[in-house]
Amino acid sequence: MSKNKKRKSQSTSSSSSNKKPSTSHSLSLKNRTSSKNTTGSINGAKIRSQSTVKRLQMYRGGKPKRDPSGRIVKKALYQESLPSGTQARVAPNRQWFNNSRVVTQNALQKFQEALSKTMADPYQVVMKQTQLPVTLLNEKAKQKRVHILDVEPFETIFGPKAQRKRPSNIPGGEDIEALMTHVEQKQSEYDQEKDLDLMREDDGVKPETINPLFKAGQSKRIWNELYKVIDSSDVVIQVLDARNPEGTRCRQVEAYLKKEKAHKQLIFVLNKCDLVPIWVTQRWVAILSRCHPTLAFHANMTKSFGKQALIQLLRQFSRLHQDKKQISVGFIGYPNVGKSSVINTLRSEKVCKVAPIAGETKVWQYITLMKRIFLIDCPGIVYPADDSETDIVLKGVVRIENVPQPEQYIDDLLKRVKHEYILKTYSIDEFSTTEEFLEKLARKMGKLLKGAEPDLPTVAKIVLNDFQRGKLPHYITPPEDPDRQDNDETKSEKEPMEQQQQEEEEEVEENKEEKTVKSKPKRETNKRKKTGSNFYETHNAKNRPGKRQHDESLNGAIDDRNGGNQKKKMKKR
Ligand SMILES: Nc1nc2c(ncn2[C@@H]2O[C@H](COP(=O)(O)OP(=O)(O)OP(=O)(O)O)[C@@H](O)[C@H]2O)c(=O)[nH]1
Repeated sequence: MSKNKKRKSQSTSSSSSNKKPSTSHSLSLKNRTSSKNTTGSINGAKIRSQSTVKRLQMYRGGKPKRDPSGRIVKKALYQESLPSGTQARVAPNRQWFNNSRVVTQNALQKFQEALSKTMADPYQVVMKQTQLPVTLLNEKAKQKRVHILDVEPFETIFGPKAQRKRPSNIPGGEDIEALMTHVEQKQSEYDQEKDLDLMREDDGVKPETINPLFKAGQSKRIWNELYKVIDSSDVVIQVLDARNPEGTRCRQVEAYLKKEKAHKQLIFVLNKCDLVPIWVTQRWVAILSRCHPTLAFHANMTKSFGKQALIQLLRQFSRLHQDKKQISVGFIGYPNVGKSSVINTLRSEKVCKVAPIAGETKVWQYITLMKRIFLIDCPGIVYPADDSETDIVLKGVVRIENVPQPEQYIDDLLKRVKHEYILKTYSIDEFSTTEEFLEKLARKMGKLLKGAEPDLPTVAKIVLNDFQRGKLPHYITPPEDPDRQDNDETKSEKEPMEQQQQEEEEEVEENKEEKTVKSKPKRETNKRKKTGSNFYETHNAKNRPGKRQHDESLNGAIDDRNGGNQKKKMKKR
């Protein structure tokens, strides 16, 4: 006999000799302790508790036995325990609702109002939108359309038994005759010409094809770059040209951000404010601040303005997004408004390529400003609008060297710049027509062709470049701001030309003083570094009362509108 067989026979003989009574069957309920925790014992061996046995019995006898016709032959273990006719019912338990909140209708309404107000306010930020029941907000919008038929049947509203009042604002009145006269009148007013542009006979004349040059900043590639920048940014900064903020604004992108990316904050930076009088900047800041936080800025590596305010604002945003490792700030805007220059100014070093011609930035690029703040430069974008070719050229969207027949834009340019500034800038005599102006200038500059003919296209390009680069002072006058009482009080009559001249004079002085600053003991310069103020600010504060006034008044405008409010309002919600 093999060892295994021997062992088997031994075990069977021992089990038959120690055969437990039926009461000690492992699934018998006799002699079981009722409590789950206290385990009983038989002959020193641990035995299952009553509840464990019941559970096991339930597993075993969970299904009834049926005959081939499907009739129950043996009921499932607990099948009989319910009196016939009663249904099994699960008792309701409050704990099922542990994860949901119950609010009253009034509280919900209050919440909806408060949240929609906050979301509409550009100075407030709603954090963690995904964790808020923001969809509840849309309930209101959903209910704007009256779902009459959801509430009442068709017959009571429109049928012969309708109980509702008829609308009284039917054009022409309620009776059919009045309605007919109304229709006839409308028909006579109808202007067929209006619809002709939709279907026109081919007369052989085709509309002029637009020179692709004037579609700069509108290509699919550039828009793809823009969307990449928007998608990766937490804060979007739209850089505007202080000379023409409305013209360099991209309202479509703003609307897109508001609708699709409401959780991203949008800020305006009014750049090149050194090229316009102070009151113009102040007024634009006040006007634009109503839509979004607006900062005045002058991008310059050595003599910047608004740098500290912008850095401070970005710091506030980074504090708002504490949960993120870092925040990204995207710079968008028209070509040539100075996006790259603003980034360079913030970094105080040349990290982005800057050029006085449009379209210098080709692809987006990441720049580290601080450990937790990244900046993203974006190529200049232009939304297809009704702008004429002249508008496009004068806004600086295209490169002047590629513009065909540049003389044709000079007429409009001369309308936008004060006559005396033209004479002063080019030191030429009085002129009456555009051609005369170009001829005089060509002779003055020595731009002549064969036979001493003036080279008008070259001179026109020079003038256009001067206009774009701010050598010829010009700006769009901001509309009156009804909110501000001090429009005229703060209005500085100084025009940019005078301002420039004064600055030039001051620069000479500044250079003199700079030398003295350099020769000062090292400790003082270090101190300045520590406090974060650059030479421009320190110098202004001490020595340039006029400039200081400029800075303070602007800061005041910004603080009133942005700084103060932002500090108060940008709290975690
Ligand atoms: N006067 C003045 N000029 C500025 C200022 N900021 C930028 N510029 C000039 O504007 C021109 C365009 O600046 P960029 O920084 O290249 O402009 P951009 O928006 O990056 O241009 P794209 O590459 O076309 O997108 C340069 O010649 C800058 O020197 C400013 O605050 N004041």
